[in-house]
Amino acid sequence: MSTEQHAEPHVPAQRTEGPDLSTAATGPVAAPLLEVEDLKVHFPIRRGIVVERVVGHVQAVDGVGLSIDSGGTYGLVGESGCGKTTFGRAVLRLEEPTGGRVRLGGDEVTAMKGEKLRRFRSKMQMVFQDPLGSLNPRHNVDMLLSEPLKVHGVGSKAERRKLAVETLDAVGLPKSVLERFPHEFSGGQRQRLGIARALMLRPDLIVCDEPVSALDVSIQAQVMNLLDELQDEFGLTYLVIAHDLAVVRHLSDRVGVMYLGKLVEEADSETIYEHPRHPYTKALLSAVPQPDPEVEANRERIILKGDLPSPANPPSGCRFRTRCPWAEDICAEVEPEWREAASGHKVACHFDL
Ligand SMILES: Nc1ncnc2c1ncn2[C@@H]1O[C@H](COP(=O)(O)OP(=O)(O)OP(=O)(O)O)[C@@H](O)[C@H]1O
Repeated sequence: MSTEQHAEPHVPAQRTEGPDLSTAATGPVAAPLLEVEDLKVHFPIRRGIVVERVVGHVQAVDGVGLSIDSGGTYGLVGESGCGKTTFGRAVLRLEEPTGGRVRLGGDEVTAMKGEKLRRFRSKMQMVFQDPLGSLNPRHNVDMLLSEPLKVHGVGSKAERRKLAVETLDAVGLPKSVLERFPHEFSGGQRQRLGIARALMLRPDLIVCDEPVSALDVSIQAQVMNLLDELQDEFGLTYLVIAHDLAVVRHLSDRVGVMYLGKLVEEADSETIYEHPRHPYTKALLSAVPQPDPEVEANRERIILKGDLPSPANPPSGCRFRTRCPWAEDICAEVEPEWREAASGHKVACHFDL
């Protein structure tokens, strides 16, 4: 079997029912596909043996707003526990938001219910770190790829199989893998299959949650290139969630940095890496080893004090202030405004650092 090679993708087939599977390569169009306003996800903390009471809330996502242009890629970074996955899941309504609005292509996802939401789900898919890990190991690739179409009542068995073959080709896997089972594949191949499964319904938006973090570095590059190619081929818009800044830099045109449920900085990819303004972003970047030995030798590290505070009881004022090397009194008293510090460059910090 071919290992990590990528074959020429096919143009997807025309469908007669269900979601539109005829997405052509349209290239980036500068209009927002995804618009998120003030999104909140607070998980209740329950206590009590006989009678459960809500004693607090984990503020996993607490007022995040962003938009992603059609055909664009937004990278969301931050350390483990800052709320990235919960944000991605809430955008797709896999998690019920506590507040805020999500629109996809102008349709308000957060207002949808029942059958309308169920049908709309075909437009938004998710790729996970180990996308096959949660699926039935007794299902072969044919079944795994056809399942999303079946759920949405799309196509006959033969049509679903044809689409599965075309999609496999697009992700660089041969038709022969249809009869194989998840455990027979390498990490990179499993991720290609996960991407293929997400592509089966020809979605508009794919949320990629740590898409390459379980893979060897050499395979990471191949999967990132594949994501790039598929974006052009299928006119996809991506939200890429990763703790690894290098992954986000490679894939994204805009980057948001999240800390304890909130965005602290957002800018074009190049700007955020070359001119970070928020102390948290500066600290994250200062921890990345540099390939150039001279630059590496002079790299100044910003060491953050302590651990991530509990999102159930976040610090007053600026949530980052308990770990910030530049914190002053105002930081404990006043929450910093989410302000445009330069054109297209937003930051939540009282200071111009
Ligand atoms: N279902 C849930 N119930 C209660 N708390 C939750 C739930 N899901 C997530 N959390 C909490 O919400 C916070 C954010 O978690 P989340 O998984 O979104 O962060 P993350 O940045 O994606 O981290 P990781 O990369 O480790 O997944 C964490 O404190 C987590 O423990």
